[in-house]
Amino acid sequence: MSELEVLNLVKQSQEQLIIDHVSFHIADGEFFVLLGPSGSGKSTLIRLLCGFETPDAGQIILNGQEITNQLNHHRNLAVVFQDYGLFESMNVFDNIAYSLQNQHMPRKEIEMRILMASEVLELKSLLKRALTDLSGGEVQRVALAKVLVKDADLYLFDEPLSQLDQKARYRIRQEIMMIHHLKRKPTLYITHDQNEAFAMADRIAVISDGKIQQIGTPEEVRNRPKTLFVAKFLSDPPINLLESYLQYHDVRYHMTTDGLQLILPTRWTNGLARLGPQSKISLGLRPTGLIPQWDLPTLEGVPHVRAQTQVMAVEPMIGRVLVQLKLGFHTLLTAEFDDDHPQALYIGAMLIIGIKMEEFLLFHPTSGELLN
Ligand SMILES: Nc1ncnc2c1ncn2[C@@H]1O[C@H](COP(=O)(O)OP(=O)(O)OP(=O)(O)O)[C@@H](O)[C@H]1O
Repeated sequence: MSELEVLNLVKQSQEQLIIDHVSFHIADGEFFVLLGPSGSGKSTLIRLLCGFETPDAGQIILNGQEITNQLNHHRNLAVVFQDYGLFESMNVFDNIAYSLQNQHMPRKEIEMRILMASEVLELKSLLKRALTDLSGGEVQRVALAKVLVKDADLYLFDEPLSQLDQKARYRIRQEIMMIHHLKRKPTLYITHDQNEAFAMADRIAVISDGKIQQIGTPEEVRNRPKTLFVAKFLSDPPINLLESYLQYHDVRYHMTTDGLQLILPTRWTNGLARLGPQSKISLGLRPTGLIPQWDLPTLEGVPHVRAQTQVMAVEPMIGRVLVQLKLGFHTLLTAEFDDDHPQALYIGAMLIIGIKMEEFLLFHPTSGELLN
């Protein structure tokens, strides 16, 4: 059994808090993804976990033992770095063998492990090659082989796909998941790519400015983003944000936005009460949450609202179509539909859309917290 506990970790530079009271837990066998934009503190967190830097406060506990200030070589970790962390002067075999030799593992055992890893990762014919004679995808597989031959307590991957093309990314992603299923140890995978995060994670932590914004399953963070930052970061195409006005009367909240007026469900009243009886509010609507009129029968029996819109622009994609819709007098909405009704989508066409109530995301106008 292995598990990682990170408690209130803080790392400060002269100018800023790089890691701002970060806490999370990774269970045995869990694939945990830290997802955040460039500069959000992801690599710093990996360096703290590796022992290349020491935190200003907080604790790192691995298998019940505090390792916060332990030296890197005393931590039993397997790491794939963004730049692979391999030695160009060594051939493939020696690169894979390096950390095992440092552990004084017998030669026979090293050879056996490398044989097994090179079979799994299809590196057998490359073992004698110089690292400089490999493709980007092959170099990455060498970095994975280094991880596969180790028996570590914690597996760390720092943006391991960022230097690969789309095809190689897919293959390496499958291989990382295979290694994870073979090892079944706590794994922290860092990325700025939400598609990668959703494809791989058991749970995702979204980080921005050194602060964890939300931790949850892919479904939880996608469907119930806790903050406007998370909603914006996870929505591709970008989430529609509408300035709206909230009023409390006749024991219900009423919301008005350009082109939409609705009475909100009473189950949202407690969350909205913080705003008082009259307030601005930010309404988030994901492009995939807008249902075109030919699919309205699917909303039968589901609480939803309908609105009249006009098509302003149409952008075909593979199997999908992005449509810009005008709502009310001046609001522009982006919608993403299946591309199965091209004849209905021309500039100027009038289109009724449906929006499920559960798709309405109401954010605090200043703090950006989700209120419903
Ligand atoms: N040693 C340091 N001294 C001062 N500031 C630093 C130091 N290391 C990192 N930073 C700053 O801390 C912030 C987080 O950096 P970090 O490299 O951890 O982010 P990241 O999420 O890994 O970004 P990327 O995805 O671009 O690699 C950035 O603003 C960076 O400039």
